[in-house]
Amino acid sequence: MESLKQEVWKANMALPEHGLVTFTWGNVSGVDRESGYVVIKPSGVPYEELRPEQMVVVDLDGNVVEGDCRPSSDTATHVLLYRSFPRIGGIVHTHSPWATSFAQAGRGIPALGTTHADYYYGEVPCTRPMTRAEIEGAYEAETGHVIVETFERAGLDPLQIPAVLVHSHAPFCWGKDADNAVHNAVVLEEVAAMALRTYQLNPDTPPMDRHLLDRHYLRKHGAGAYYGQS
Ligand SMILES: O=C(CO)[C@@H](O)[C@H](O)COP(=O)(O)O
Repeated sequence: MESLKQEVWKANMALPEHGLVTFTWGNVSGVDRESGYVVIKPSGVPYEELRPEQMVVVDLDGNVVEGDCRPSSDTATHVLLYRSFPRIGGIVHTHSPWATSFAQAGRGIPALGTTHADYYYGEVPCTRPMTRAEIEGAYEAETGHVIVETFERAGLDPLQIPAVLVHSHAPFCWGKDADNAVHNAVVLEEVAAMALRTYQLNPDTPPMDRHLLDRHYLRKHGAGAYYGQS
């Protein structure tokens, strides 16, 4: 738990370092699958004051197991995603401006080029608008439900597309651990910015060639991956 707290704290501190959050926006968590415990950022603590020992430990139902601070207000979304996507190890939520613009427009981020294809095996989807009952009910849990519903209905693999745009809200990203989830969140913001600028140049830009998408994605993912040194 102590090493996971350190890892999750470092990942949270990377959010302002990468310009993905302002003030106390956003949060990162990581899960220890062996114990079923999740470490998450405390709610509303400014990043410049955040310390590893303030990380909160919750179980997969969101009950606080250890910690003096209140856990992130998005905890119910994080734990629902960990329950639904058993092979992910870290989750990031931000309000990064370019990706959030797609979420507010109710649009997914299409795969327009190889930068996208290196990390996301196709369009990053946007969820449907939430119903009044969902909004006025267990809102954060319902946010998780609508994310899972989006992937199930489209038959998407959350490991191949480790992000989603929550309609009228902002992105959630994930990965094999908290650090990888932050990496994916940085890339999501980059490709969102590239997509919007591409559409400014050519509003009719089509999604990239499927064969090129396959070729680039498989450079970094799967048994035949050959990117990097290991
Ligand atoms: O989605 C939101 C607010 O809409 C969150 O990003 C909060 O801004 C961060 O809340 P805490 O994790 O600090 O509770």
